[in-house]
Amino acid sequence: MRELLALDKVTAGYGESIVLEDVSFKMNEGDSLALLGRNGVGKTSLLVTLMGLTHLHSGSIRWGGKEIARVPTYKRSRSGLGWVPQERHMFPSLTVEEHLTVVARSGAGSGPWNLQKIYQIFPRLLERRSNFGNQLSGGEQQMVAIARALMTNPRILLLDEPMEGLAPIIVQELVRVIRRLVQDEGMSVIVVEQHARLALSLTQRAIVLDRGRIVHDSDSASLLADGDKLDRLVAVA
Ligand SMILES: Nc1ncnc2c1ncn2[C@@H]1O[C@H](COP(=O)(O)OP(=O)(O)OP(=O)(O)O)[C@@H](O)[C@H]1O
Repeated sequence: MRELLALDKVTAGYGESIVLEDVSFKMNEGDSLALLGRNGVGKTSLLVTLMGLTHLHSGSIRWGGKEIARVPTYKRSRSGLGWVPQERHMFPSLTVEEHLTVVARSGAGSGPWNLQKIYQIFPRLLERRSNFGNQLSGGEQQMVAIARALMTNPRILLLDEPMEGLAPIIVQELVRVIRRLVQDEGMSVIVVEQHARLALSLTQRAIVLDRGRIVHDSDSASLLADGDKLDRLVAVA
């Protein structure tokens, strides 16, 4: 298995403040990782750090075998880091299809994802292809956000709380899509989730953060099986 991402003793934050400390982990191509922890422990900051939008105080981030600590965000994105931020960034005056086609590129980022494949996996977006950004439900917006990242043919998807604020039925639909991406398409993903059990059921491996440090790292199935431990770590109901 080829190494995709390797963090070594990453300490990062905003300006002088430090929100991630001594964070180290590795992922291979096709790995799926749940990033868990209570509110404010640094999960989003870790994704943001991968995108180069925090101050990296020390440590290294190797991506596809190359150090990217000093590589600007747009180049990281172009090199296959497919970030789906918590805010979905819809454009009210663009249709669903325009949201998808404006990011499609030839050359860099070429790969299996095109409109046809997106509509296969998200039939609801095919139905909504002519609707504008402001005519979509929260769940549909989240689907557009994920689909838009896929259209760049990323080597990894960084999903920041994809289920947040969505109705249970839409959550089920998204879970089905993410599971298909991970299991059938072999897509590498990091998923930040408050719904810890859901995230564990979607991934092979789990990391739990507490106050910016990794306090647990195991396969997802064993953490899912140890409910007491999981509750202690993430304080879920
Ligand atoms: N832009 C920013 N500038 C300064 N501090 C920030 C910024 N964004 C986040 N922080 C701080 O960094 C710490 C980690 O926040 P982060 O959002 O990464 O946590 P999280 O685990 O993703 O939490 P949540 O689940 O609430 O999103 C918090 O103390 C937060 O206040």
